[in-house]
Amino acid sequence: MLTPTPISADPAAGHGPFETARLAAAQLTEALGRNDHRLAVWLGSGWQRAVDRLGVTATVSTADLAGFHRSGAMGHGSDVHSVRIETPDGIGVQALVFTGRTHLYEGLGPAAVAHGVRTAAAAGCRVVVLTNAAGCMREGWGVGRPALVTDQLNLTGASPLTGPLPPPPNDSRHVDLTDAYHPRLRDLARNAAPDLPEGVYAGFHGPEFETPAEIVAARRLGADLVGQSMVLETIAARQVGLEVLGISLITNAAAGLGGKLSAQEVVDVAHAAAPELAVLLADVLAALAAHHDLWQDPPS
Ligand SMILES: O=P(O)(O)O[C@@H]1C[C@H](O)[C@@H](CO)O1
Ligand SMILES: Nc1nc2[nH]cnc2c(=O)[nH]1
Repeated sequence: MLTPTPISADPAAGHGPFETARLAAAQLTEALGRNDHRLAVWLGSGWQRAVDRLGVTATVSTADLAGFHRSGAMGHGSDVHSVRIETPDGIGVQALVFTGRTHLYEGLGPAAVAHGVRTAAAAGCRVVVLTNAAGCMREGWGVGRPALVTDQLNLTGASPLTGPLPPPPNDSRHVDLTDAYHPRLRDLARNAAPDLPEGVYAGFHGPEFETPAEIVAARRLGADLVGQSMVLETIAARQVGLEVLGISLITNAAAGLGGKLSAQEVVDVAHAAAPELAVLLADVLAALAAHHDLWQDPPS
């Protein structure tokens, strides 16, 4: 099997990751027929039915967009929906909902993992909501329950900031990750769903699940949740100034704390939680959309 060419070294495209993102953004806005998307959402493994309560106005396949790759992950799709989030004042916010993502374990490189977020930023988005399926190390948080992410541990050994600098004004590699998961977005999400637990997400490279010893170590490092996505997307989002809200669906007790792990079980638990996830996502997006400060142009 041919090893996929990492996106940042794709001579055929002749572009760096940020140029490829700008090209994909132009293709995306043309295909969806509008350029007013200000919020982007990624659906994690098995989350696809979470769009059921959203007003989808158009859909395009990422296969038609520069730099995207058909998701190689179970429980992931390859579509991008354009969704209208209504607000009480009637102004509303237009959102992009990506039904799948590229994972680091697919071997396409960290820039490929960050490509979707960079494309959303190039399309004009200001806020990104990253959802995923995760294991849990906390007693009593309950399988099948969502949790808000307060911070992350990047245990992948990789960074999306490796490689070429982005164009100004975000041309810094040394990105501050304090409040990477912005407290005001969590406050808004909590208003919409007050009883969600909150915790630290540890991102592993994957695709294998962790050993029990790795889970003990991650717990000692302060992790409450464990998965194999999100952390590189969040770093890339912060580099280009996007605010990030992270939501994990707890699909299993982390390795060693429950039974054997399986990707099918992860997807099955997410599918069973679809009605609750659809309500949660609709309520959280409505709460974000109604918060005008998020969508105003920064003072010149
Ligand atoms: O995109 P997420 O983090 O939800 O997907 C995780 C990683 C694997 O694709 C799968 C493991 O079961 O879930
Ligand atoms: N790495 C990892 N990914 C997951 N996705 C869903 N659950 C898990 C888990 O326990 N570990």
